[in-house]
Amino acid sequence: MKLSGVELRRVRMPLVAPFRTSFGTQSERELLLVRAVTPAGEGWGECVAMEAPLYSSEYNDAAEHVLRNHLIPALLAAEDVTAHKVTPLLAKFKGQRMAKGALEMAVLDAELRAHDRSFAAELGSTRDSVACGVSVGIMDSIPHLLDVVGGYLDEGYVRIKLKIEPGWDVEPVRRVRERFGDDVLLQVDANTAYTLDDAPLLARLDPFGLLLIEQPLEEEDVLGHAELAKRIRTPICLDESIVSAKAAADAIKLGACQIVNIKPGRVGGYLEARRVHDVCAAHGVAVWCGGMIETGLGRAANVALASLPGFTLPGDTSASGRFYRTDITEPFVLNAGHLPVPAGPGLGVTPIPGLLDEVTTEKAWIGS
Ligand SMILES: CSCC[C@@H](NC(=O)CCC(=O)O)C(=O)O
Ligand SMILES: [Mg+2]
Repeated sequence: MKLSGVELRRVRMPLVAPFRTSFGTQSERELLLVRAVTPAGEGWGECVAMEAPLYSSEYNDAAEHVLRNHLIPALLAAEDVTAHKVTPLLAKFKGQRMAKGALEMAVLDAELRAHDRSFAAELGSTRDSVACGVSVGIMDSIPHLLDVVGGYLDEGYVRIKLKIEPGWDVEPVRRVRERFGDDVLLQVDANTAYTLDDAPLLARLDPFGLLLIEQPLEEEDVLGHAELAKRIRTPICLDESIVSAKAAADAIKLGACQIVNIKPGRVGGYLEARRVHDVCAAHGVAVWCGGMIETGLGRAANVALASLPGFTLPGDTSASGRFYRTDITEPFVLNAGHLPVPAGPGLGVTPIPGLLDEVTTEKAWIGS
């Protein structure tokens, strides 16, 4: 099917509270939305890049530029664009996985809506709801952290993830364990903040029965993670390092990770995310769905992905209210620690026009 055109929207949404990680603090989420228009209908995609290249090398201005000047023109020139053809059609362009993933997501949404088929059905969902974890930022004090964690547990979240960095690691974990006990599912995420020299420090987390430690070392340091895995007992989960199904297979074979955080935008789209799931399943490696502070559009697709059989650990698929007072779609609301898997065609949700316009800062149409 010929692609008629693509609308790019830059949106800016305030967060309910500042979110601090080892690479910075953000109080709002600026992101790029993609609306693909085809003769059969339209679909939505969400680019998960951040405002600056702090989580990974991609960032919004670059994603917008590469979409406008390279990726969208390549699809407009193609005679037949289907979701499964997007990656091959864009393969000549190096990297740009988040930008490519947003475009593929929009084409996939358009295609599935036209066929009255849900993301969940297309991806291979086996559940109609998913257990949800929540990501807790670095706080200004331990008492504040304990209040926030207690609040999320009261809301019903089934797993707590604490952001850590040198100087905020063993003590917060110890105090959360002390206050909430050993049965709470607890994990940490370093966002590459440590080096192999920190192995003795990271080994001090071993007594706390963490589910995993996420991405302690640099994205490229796969062998470093394999060495670290020999020096600590806590299972290592990779996030930033896993940019494709091949990267996942290599990391697993090298012993660099025992668990994988799957983020569709980081690997170039939901179809590659399913391939990462399949590779991990083939190696007996558990996966869970990571988050990039998505709007209800990306959240809907992530919840669908998280309902595949290999997603055996609670993901960062929290409710809309974790980050946003008002989402641009009907909000995702936690029910007994779970979110329902959208069953409608495509994403199963669409932006609410008035709410979307309120947070839109720029709009551009590329196409006929
Ligand atoms: C701005 S933080 C984005 C990356 C981070 N994501 C989260 O901590 C979860 C955020 C969410 O729940 O969407 C991660 O490295 O896993
Ligand atoms: Mg992470």
